[in-house]
Amino acid sequence: MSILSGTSIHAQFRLTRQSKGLAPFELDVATELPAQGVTAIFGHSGSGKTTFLRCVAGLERAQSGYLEIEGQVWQDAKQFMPTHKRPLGYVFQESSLFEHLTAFGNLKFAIKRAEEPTSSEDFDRIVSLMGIEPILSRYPKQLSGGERQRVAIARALLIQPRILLMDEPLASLDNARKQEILPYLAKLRTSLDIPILYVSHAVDEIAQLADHVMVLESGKLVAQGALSEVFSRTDLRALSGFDTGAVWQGQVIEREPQWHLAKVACGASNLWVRDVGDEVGTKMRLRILARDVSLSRSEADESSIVNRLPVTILDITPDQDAAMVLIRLASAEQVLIARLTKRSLDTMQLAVGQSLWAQIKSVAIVR
Ligand SMILES: Nc1ncnc2c1ncn2[C@@H]1O[C@H](COP(=O)(O)OP(=O)(O)OP(=O)(O)O)[C@@H](O)[C@H]1O
Repeated sequence: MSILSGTSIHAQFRLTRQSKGLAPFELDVATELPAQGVTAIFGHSGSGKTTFLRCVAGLERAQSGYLEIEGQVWQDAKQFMPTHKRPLGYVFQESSLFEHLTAFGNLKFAIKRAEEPTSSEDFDRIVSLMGIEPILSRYPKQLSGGERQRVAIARALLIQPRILLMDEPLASLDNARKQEILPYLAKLRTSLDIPILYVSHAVDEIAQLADHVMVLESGKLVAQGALSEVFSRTDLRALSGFDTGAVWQGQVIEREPQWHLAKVACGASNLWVRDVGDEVGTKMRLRILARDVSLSRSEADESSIVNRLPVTILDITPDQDAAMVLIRLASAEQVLIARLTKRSLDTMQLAVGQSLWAQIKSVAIVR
């Protein structure tokens, strides 16, 4: 996919790190990213995600680097714009709020840093986007982890950045706090017109928030593309395992209140999901984990599973677990992944090109 020049982020960094007693690390990435929506930077621990983000921020200086954000060059062979001059917001794993200032005081501090004066409308919009009106007078120690992060995000936005960088903003939160803050992050995706680079190694977070994904392995870019495209691959080490699964985009087309079910059209395929109150017409993302997909030769009418789709085998890849395989399936124009035992593969004599029925045990709505 080629992105129009001036509306994208061009980043090229080569950085070698040699620390005493540690194996050397090299980041070697050259990429062009869309300057809109959320780009997730995904990979195992130590793959270089934070290093890449720090290079974008100018907190780390690559030995060789080029960075252009929507036509503005921040780094090339001749110049290196220092971090404080880069119009960016940075949200860290642990919110770095000033403890002696209230949430409001922390926000005011950011406003002073903004190049352009922040209008009261902008202030109100950001405060309301993050839902922090009721807590503005509190000090950081009086806030929960999730609330602190929401204030930290608001603070990052108030400097009116051209790009928002987030480094595992949910990593220090427990699951309940994480679930509480995720809807706010999802709102950011739809309400902001600046690009967000979002570092995470949590597949569920990325499935929910990202539009675009870049995958790093040992400092190298091994895959990049639209979320559903990258998540439909089975050849990426970072994505294979228990959480492997396709992400489909869909729209509610029917509801059956009696059974608490909603029918979601994903391209030419329809899936029944739990009705969580979304109106007909609501767009949503569905995550179909490979372990929830099984295969049969016939439609298996007697099965209790409501979601059955005709599919064709695209390819078969060994899983990290020696007993399992990952099978990519074409379902109309979309890709589904099934995780089966090698034994079933052998018993059913499955091969590329065969037509089968996929039975989907469970579909998660990730919105
Ligand atoms: N300050 C440092 N000094 C020496 N080595 C470092 C330093 N910071 C990171 N590294 C090493 O550089 C490599 C890349 O680290 P980086 O933090 O970018 O990875 P990551 O993908 O963000 O990992 P994680 O998910 O664990 O945060 C790792 O091997 C790490 O051990």
